[in-house]
Amino acid sequence: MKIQDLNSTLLTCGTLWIGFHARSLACVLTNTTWKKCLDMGYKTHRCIGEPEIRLDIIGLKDVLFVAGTDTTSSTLEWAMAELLQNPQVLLKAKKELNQAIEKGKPIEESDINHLPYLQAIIKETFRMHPVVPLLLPRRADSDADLCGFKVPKGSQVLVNVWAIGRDPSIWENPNSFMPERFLGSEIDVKGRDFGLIPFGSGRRICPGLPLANRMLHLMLGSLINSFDWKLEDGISPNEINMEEKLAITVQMAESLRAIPVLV
Ligand code: HEM
Repeated sequence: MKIQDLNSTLLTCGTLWIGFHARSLACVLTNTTWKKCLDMGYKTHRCIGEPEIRLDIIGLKDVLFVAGTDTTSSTLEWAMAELLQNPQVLLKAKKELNQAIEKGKPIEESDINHLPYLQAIIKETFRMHPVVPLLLPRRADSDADLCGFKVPKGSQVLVNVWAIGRDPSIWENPNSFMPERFLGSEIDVKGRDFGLIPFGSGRRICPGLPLANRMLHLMLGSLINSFDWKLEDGISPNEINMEEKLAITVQMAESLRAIPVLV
């Protein structure tokens, strides 16, 4: 089974939910609110026999769809690939889940706080596989000095989050998948710790962060707790192809294939 297919189904459900909400938001705007939107420069489009469709809000829904699907599904796929490549980490995660939750049961949001090792696995996945590796481009609004480099006003600035995650001056053994490094650590992905900013930071930080972070814990935790996982016949963990390909996000060059076995 391709993990990507499973992810896409789960994520499509989540994102359609957002889509419906954007659509109903468009329908429930009162005339006064709507007039304010027009005053602020928003556009409208009226089709005969249909209610007004607020193009900007529908556009917003499309942005959420594009920004919210590949990012989350690719991160989940990287996490599963790392777990299958590091069976001792998968076993430890399973043990934690078995102790906190009944075996075979999907996990719930309230369980996440009791699963520090699962949280550490997600952080470690973000460190090694930030799926938006250069964040969104910025433009310097004034001349600046960055660690001795002159950045002239108007330059486009890219932040290489991928390189930060693999920087040996920040992380010990940066190329090893070691969730333990986050146990007992206060580092999180909310944009305060510049060594780990897979969602960006500052004013333009990803608005989907709380949703994506929760979904990843729920999906990965449920996949681990509900199934035993094995690779196809003849493939050993160190043969998983971990090469990257850059599409909208950084994805696995070759989709991960794994076999779920009901526990
Ligand atoms: C693992 C999942 C995700 C990752 C790693 C991720 C990462 C990012 C990053 C790095 C940015 C640019 C931030 C910056 O440059 O400072 C961004 C922007 C954005 N993300 Fe996400 N994202 C994820 C999931 C989502 C989800 C689920 C949604 C919505 C449902 C979403 C909606 C957006 C939007 C609308 C922007 C543009 C914000 C702006 O331009 O101000 N993202 N995301």
